[in-house]
Amino acid sequence: MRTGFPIAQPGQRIGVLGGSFDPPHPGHVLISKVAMRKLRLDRVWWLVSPGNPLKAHGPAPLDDRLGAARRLVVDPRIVVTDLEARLALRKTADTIQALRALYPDVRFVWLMGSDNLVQFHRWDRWREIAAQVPMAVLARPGSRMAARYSVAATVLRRFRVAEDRAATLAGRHAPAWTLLNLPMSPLSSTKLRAGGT
Ligand SMILES: Nc1ncnc2c1ncn2[C@@H]1O[C@H](COP(=O)(O)OP(=O)(O)OP(=O)(O)O)[C@@H](O)[C@H]1O
Ligand SMILES: O=C(O)c1ccc[n+]([C@@H]2O[C@H](COP(=O)([O-])O)[C@@H](O)[C@H]2O)c1
Repeated sequence: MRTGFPIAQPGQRIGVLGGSFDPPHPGHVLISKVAMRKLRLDRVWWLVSPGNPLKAHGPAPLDDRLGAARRLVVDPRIVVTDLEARLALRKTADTIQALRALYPDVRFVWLMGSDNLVQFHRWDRWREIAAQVPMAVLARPGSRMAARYSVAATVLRRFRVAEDRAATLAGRHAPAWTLLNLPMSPLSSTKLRAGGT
């Protein structure tokens, strides 16, 4: 494996949480831990994005966000990586394709908050993403119901896996996705940037 890329063992089940992490917060840690438990994952990789392709304003410098994420994370199963910057990729469809090529023996699951499922149909090649990797959507205040009735949820309805079968998700062929309920965290980077909690 190239320098700077996370190490993975063959057969590992790894959740991938892409985000701006501007700044990272305990809500990110909470959903990572819930995903590991409910999906029976070995690791969660935080892909600290060079910049969300849909957001007009760039985030804080990547090194600041990586540093903050590494300081926040205590659980050794959560791995913070700048893999997208190293590969010069921003679009999730490209990232997933690259991950599958780099780690052919790993079972990846794409993780995202329910706010992201609501606008998932606006992502570049979103159907291709759903066809490449199982996905788990974590409930977030204000978007849980909207996610359930979103365009992507409707189009992908027949591939939905019931939450009580979530432990099987990583072993399934895509498309396959599930909605995970959890004690929801109201934390958001937007609020933190505005000086809130
Ligand atoms: N409190 C939370 N509950 C559930 N999912 C969350 C929460 N916070 C972040 N996420 C999810 O984590 C991923 C990365 O989040 P991101 O770095 O964008 O933080 P954010 O708090 O959503 O930031 P912003 O407010 O700037 O959009 C996204 O899929 C997002 O939906
Ligand atoms: O590929 C896309 O078109 C796309 C559009 C919007 C968001 N994403 C990804 O979604 C993840 C969450 O983004 P953010 O900014 O909400 O933290 C992050 O990995 C982004 O690269 C990807």
